[in-house]
Amino acid sequence: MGRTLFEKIWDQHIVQDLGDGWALLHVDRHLLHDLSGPMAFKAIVERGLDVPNPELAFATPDHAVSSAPGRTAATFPTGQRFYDAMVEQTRARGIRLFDLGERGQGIVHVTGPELGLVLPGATVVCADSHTCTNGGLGALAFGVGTSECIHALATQTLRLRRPRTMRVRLDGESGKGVSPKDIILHVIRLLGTDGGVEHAIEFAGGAIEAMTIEGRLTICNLTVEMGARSGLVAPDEKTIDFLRDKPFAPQGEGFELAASAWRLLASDHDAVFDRDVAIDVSQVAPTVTWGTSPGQSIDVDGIVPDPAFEPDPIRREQIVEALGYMGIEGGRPIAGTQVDYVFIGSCANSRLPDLRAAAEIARGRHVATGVTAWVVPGSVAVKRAAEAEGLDRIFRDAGFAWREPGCSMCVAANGEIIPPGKRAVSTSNRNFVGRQGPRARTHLASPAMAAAAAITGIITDVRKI
Ligand SMILES: CC(C)[C@@](O)(CC(=O)O)C(=O)O
Ligand code: SF4
Repeated sequence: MGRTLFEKIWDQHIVQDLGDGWALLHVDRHLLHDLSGPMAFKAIVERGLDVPNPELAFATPDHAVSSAPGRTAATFPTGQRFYDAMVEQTRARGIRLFDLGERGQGIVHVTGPELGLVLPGATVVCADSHTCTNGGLGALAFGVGTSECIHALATQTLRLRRPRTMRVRLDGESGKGVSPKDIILHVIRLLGTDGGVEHAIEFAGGAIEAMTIEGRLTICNLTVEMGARSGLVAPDEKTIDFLRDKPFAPQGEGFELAASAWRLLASDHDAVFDRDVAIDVSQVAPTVTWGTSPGQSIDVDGIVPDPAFEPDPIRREQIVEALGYMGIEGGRPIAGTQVDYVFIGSCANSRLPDLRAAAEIARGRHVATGVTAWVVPGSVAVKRAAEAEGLDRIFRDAGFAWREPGCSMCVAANGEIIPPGKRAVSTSNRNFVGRQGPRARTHLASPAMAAAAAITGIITDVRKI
């Protein structure tokens, strides 16, 4: 019987089979950021451990740094100690740090792919649950905890239990105004936030093949929001073209050699997945969350669930609780809900195509009175490319703030919060209680939908703006 793409990459990386589904796997790339990296380094120092392969580790500050124009590490004083620890430890260990202001700095799951650090068939880890993003390039990428991060730094291996395999085939043509973010939110609504637990998910099908690499990265970014640790897309010519000019990808002859190996990375036609799901993306509409979980979403022209019509008492209670926190009523349209903030950013949606989609809506219009709208590019490279084509000018003229790369309001680890009780449309990936600040109310949506909300001041169907 054939093997899936996941099984091929997993098998290629087994250093030691530990039995009962457990194995010691080689870690090809270790990405580090300023929140989780310093914790691991502290333990490495305290335990007197070495880092034998610093050349396979790469670091960047992203969570605890301000996104204010002209920012330095000191702009957000609380974050300074994370930054200092990262600078000190990466220097001491000979680990490449992409520092503030230099190309290569940004949200770790944006910079990894754009630097060519993440390659098809590679294993990639980071102490961050959104490491699954990197699977969009055909890597086997997964988030790890601090102890696993320490293990990977000290041994370049990880002890992992082999997950089951799942394929989500996305076929059909996306409709007007529908982006990869709408598609993945739709998938999570259909399969549930536990739909991928203990599975590695391969996304395949015509809609994936038609998607940009950035779109595939968005799809894989939210794999963890359906309970899976890894999402991946088989590499194709788009993947190869995306990687061709990247600084840390193989160069020249070596690139063509690597590309010929990458072309072989695909699930066998007779491979059998533990679970195989097909979804028609032509049924997907521009989507927005109404509740406090990425799975609580509806079509933007849909009606917020009314708990009175929910037969299951547990689900009914969940709906009541979510509506209470979000301050909205069940049984009413989500469109037209008043918005206070709009955040366009995060490792889900802050790459150049995302900013282009938002700028398309913002062009020649203006942010509604009373709305605060931010655009936070995912990396220095994205920011510079966006500025080279004048996207920053479009946003500034429309009244959006144009900021410096980082996680920013996604999780507000740098103090950039949505104030208590205020309502935000956000292009990030989590709308949990308090995610963007105490009592902040988050509606997840695509960049175009977020821009439409900024312009109208209400949750708006981007197909009608
Ligand atoms: C580290 C944390 C803030 C994180 O970036 C990733 C995580 O959950 O590990 C997030 O988005 O929640
Ligand atoms: S952008 Fe948001 S989701 Fe992504 S790593 Fe940063 S905090 Fe986590």
